[in-house]
Formats: sequence, C-alpha cells, structure tokens
Amino acid sequence: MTETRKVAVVAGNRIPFARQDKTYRHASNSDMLTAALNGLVDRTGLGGQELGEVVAGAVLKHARDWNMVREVVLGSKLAPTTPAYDIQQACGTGLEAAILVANKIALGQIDAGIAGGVDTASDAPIAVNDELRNVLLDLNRAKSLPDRLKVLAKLRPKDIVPEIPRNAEPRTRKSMGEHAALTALEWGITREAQDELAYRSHQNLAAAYDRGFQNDLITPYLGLEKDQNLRPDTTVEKLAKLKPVFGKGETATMTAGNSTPLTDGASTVLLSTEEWAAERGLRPLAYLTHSQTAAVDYVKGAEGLLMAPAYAVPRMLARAGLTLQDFDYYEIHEAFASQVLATLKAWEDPIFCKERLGLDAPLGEIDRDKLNVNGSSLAAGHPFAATGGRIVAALAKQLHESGGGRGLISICAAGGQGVVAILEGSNR
Ligand SMILES: CC(=O)CC(=O)SCCNC(=O)CCNC(=O)[C@H](O)C(C)(C)COP(=O)(O)OP(=O)(O)OC[C@H]1O[C@@H](n2cnc3c(N)ncnc32)[C@H](O)[C@@H]1OP(=O)(O)O
Repeated sequence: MTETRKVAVVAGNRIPFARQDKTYRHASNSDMLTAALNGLVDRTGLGGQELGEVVAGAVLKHARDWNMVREVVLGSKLAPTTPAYDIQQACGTGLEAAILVANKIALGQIDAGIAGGVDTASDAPIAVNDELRNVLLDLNRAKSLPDRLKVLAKLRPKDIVPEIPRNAEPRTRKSMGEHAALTALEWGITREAQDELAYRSHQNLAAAYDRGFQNDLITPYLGLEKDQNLRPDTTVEKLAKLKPVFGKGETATMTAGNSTPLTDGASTVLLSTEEWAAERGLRPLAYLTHSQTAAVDYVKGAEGLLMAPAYAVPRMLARAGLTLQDFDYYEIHEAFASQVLATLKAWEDPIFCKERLGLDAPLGEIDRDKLNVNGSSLAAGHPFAATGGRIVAALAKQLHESGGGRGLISICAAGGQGVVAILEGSNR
C-alpha cells in the first residue's frame, strides 16, 4: 500500500462575487472560472505548466457545458496537456473538488492540482420541456420536408413553455429557504440571533478587506474589486426592519438580510506536495488533513435538509482524535444564518448528540469569536459551487497569517448532504 503524503494548500484565487443580474450578468460559468483560474496561474507563476489535474464544477450549468472544466483549461494559461473534469455535489462542490485533488496527491497519483467551482444565478440554464424536446429530436431524425412538417404539426402552444430552474428540492418541491425555516422553527432560532450573525459576517468581511487580507485571494473582474453583496454599513437595526421571506406568519424569522443572496462567481485553490511547491518557490499556507461527508433523510422529515454537517463533523472528529473545541478557527458556510445557528445548537444539545449522533456527551459550545472571522456567505454571497474554494483559500491564508493553528470547514449542501474538512497550519 502507498504511504500517504502531506497535502499543502498553496494558494487560492477567486473573482469578487457579484449579485445576480448585476456586474456578471453576461458572463458565463466558463468565463468566470477561466478568470479565477488565470488569476491563480499568474499569481503562482504556473503559466504554461502542466498540472496533475484541475477538478471543478458548477451546480447550475448549460447542457453545452458537459465538459466545462476541460474546456476552461484549454482556454486558460495552463498547459493544454493538463487533464481536467467536472464534478457536482451541490454547494459542497468546491470543497469536494479540493478533497478529491488532495486525496490524489496524498496517494501519490498526482503531485499538484487545482480545485475550483463556479456558479451563475444570472445565466441559469433554461430547458425546453419533454414535449418540445421530443419534437426537436424527431425533427432532427426526419428525412424529408413532408416528414418535418408532419413532426412540426404535433407542436402545441403549451409545448413551448420552458423549464426554469427553481432553487428547490425535487423530492419535496420546497425551496432551500423553506426547508431552513422548518429547521429554524424546530431549533427555536430567534430572529435577533440570525440578524446578529449576519451583521457580524458583514463586519468581519469588511474588516478583512480593510486590512488587505483579500489582496492575494482575489483578482478583480469586469471592473468589480469587492464582493457586491458586502454592506459595511448594515446594522442589526436595519436588519431587524426587513420583512421575512421564508417561513409562515409569526414564526417567520428569515429575511433577505440573514439569508444568502443569489450570486455569481468563481473560485480556485492550488494544492500540492511540499516538494512540488518548494521546487517552484511556493510555500504551503496550510495542510488539508481530514475530510468527511454525511447525508440526512430530509425527505421523510427525519432531519433538516441542511443539517448533514452536524453529522459529518463528529464522525470526522472521531477519526482525527479531536474535540470540537480543538480548533482556532471555524468556517461554517452561511447558507442561512438560521442553519449555522441550528447546527451549533445541535452540537450543544445532549439529546440530539445522544439520540441522533450516538454520543455519550454533547460536542459542546464553540468560541463564537473564532467563527467566520473574515466573514462568510451572508456577506460575500454564495455562488453555490464557488463557496468551497473561497473558504479553503481564506482559511489557509488565515492559518498562515496566524503562524499556524487548526481550522474546521463545514458546508451544507442541497440533497441533504454535508461536506466537512480540517486544515492544519504549517506549525503542526
Ligand atoms: C444549494 C446548496 O447546496 C446549499 C445551500 O447553500 S442552500 C442556500 C441556497 N441559496 C438560496 O437559497 C438563496 C436564497 N436567497 C434568495 O432566494 C433571495 O436572495 C431572497 C429571497 C432571500 C431575497 O431576494 P430579494 O428580495 O431579491 O433580495 P433583495 O432585493 O436583495 O433584498 C430585499 C431588501 O432587503 C435589503 N437588504 C438585504 N440585505 C440587507 C442587509 N444586510 N442590510 C440591510 N438591508 C438589506 C435590500 O436592500 C432590499 O431592500 P429594498 O427592498 O428596500 O430594496
């Protein structure tokens, strides 16, 4: 059996995230991913070089983008002999891509690779319905003009109605927000606590820009230099005035301010062995040491849609021999403030930890001052597949800047799944 090798996170690059239908309205997934990738290649001096693999994906993509990541590499500054392919695990895509690249490096199958993700809420794929698709396929097969006219005669006005993607679970027909609202109710997550978390996300991201933390994590794109959703001037009072958008009646607590906005953007991360990095004059920022996925049965209502990380994290901690408190930083993706708070509450709850996680004692509280210290998705926005890369790169840089330490990454994903990982600073 091959001995595993240490996997370094060497650098990351993303484009600023834009709000839906704003600056990147006319940019495709491929355009944005190419911009993020080329920014990383420029920063690390990898132009013209062949890498082990580039692995990335998008949650929402057009049928024509069936081989998107390979096409992006062919149009990028990397050598065209770099293999590349698409993966998709909803909002876990970016982190899962990093785990896949890391595992290949650890096993000695590649020495270096780039993981990434991209999504556009502006250029969402609109599909034709089954009736029109069948007519178009028959039309393509028809050999003569009369045959084609016969096929076209089958077309009815209702067949032209397009299928617009909905931000909803196919099995429940409920949106992510509606699911999260049920979990917020189950766990008694207050409006005040959600607004406070959202406020802190904006404050922390604004502070990260102010101290230059983002300078070598972001390449401006189409004139945008900062995340377009960031509101440094938001306050808990302003947030408290927003109308609820998910949930029903008096119990509705989720607003546009404490939910992620629909977003466009792309991110990339370079991972490699220490030797590969050293040969190119690059230094590890941190190491990706553990990862885990979990899934919950949200369809029958056994668990909340976005609660899978609550299961994945303790499984990973058990394998790593760590407790929830053994971390200097916690990066919990903020799909919704309520989902972050429900996850934290679940880990503190003796009954949840005993009955659902099978633990003798609760995982306990975390130090909230260590949570999302440079802001997270409520402030930056959440282009689904790009969020993992944003988090891996920012946490690795934070660990490097702090001279070491350990960070936990937790990402909830559609389909009731969760992807989590641990980064260790270079002093461990
Ligand atoms: C997919 C996975 O695998 C897992 C996941 O991550 S699940 C998460 C997936 N993501 C989602 O589901 C996205 C959810 N978000 C949405 O659907 C929409 O953003 C939303 C329905 C929540 C809001 O949409 P919207 O109404 O168009 O928002 P928007 O117009 O920007 O904001 C509404 C108001 O709030 C205000 N506002 C928003 N954020 C604010 C803030 N932080 N401070 C102050 N005001 C704010 C806006 O200024 C706006 O005010 P006006 O009406 O006066 O202009």
